[in-house]
Amino acid sequence: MSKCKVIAVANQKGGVGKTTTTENVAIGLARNGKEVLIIDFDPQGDLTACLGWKNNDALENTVSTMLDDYINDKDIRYASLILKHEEDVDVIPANIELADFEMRLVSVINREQVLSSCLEPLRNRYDYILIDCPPSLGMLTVNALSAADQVLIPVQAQYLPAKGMTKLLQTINKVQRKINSNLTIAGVAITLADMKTNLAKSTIETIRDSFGRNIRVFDSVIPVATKAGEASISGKSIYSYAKDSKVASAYSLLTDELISSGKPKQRNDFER
Ligand SMILES: Nc1ncnc2c1ncn2[C@@H]1O[C@H](COP(=O)(O)OP(=O)(O)OP(=O)(O)O)[C@@H](O)[C@H]1O
Ligand SMILES: [Mg+2]
Repeated sequence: MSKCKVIAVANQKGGVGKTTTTENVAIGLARNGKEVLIIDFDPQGDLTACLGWKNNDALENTVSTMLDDYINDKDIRYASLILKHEEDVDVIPANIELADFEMRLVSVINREQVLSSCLEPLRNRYDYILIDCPPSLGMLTVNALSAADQVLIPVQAQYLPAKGMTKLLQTINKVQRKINSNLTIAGVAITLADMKTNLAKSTIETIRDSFGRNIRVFDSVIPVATKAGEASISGKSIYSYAKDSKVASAYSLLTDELISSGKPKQRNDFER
């Protein structure tokens, strides 16, 4: 078995912090000495832009090239796809060309598993591969979940997410049953929390009460912070843009929690 952990960052609700979380957790893992690959799997190409490739429509080789090569039985030229970010992470970028992916898959056998097949040869090169999903539960997200060992779910602390979560958990469950029995939920990361408001406090409490029994809800809560958006615009992680900020500490703690979640639990019950 490979040591690599593939993590899909998914939530079909838009603007909950998927891309920002993918970027900062990935670079957080790299800062912990891990070999990390980030895959932008959203035709909006936000992650690619946040990492500094603003003019991503001009990129010749993207995740879309990789999928096309696989679909057309060509050799995938990984070396020409992978970009290097200055903060020690590798990136497979995306742009609008990914938008008609579903159409291109129509006649493909095992179309839910195209991404998974493309990533197989990369698993022995990295400790972690993070996939930033688009805000939908369509074929892109299903491909990401099929390729993943774990799913990380960012949930914003600004409204009650119960309804959207049910649909997401149903999709995860379906993928687990039919395609990828290996998939587990890494946990829920609470994002965009404005702790000055009662709404944020009560939403966080509700999330912990309603999901916490079955799903891990990470202790680290990502606060609303203008610096988070500014860091993305600057093409840097929050650690190099504003290393002493609360939001940098929160992402650093979330990264630690994610790393330790992979370790075997202590079996104190044996000692009783
Ligand atoms: N902690 C934060 N504080 C303030 N703004 C944030 C924070 N995290 C993210 N943002 C901003 O909120 C917006 C949405 O964040 P992001 O793009 O990460 O969400 P997303 O879930 O990836 O969105 P989409 O569904 O469109 O892909 C962006 O403008 C981002 O810069
Ligand atoms: Mg996004």
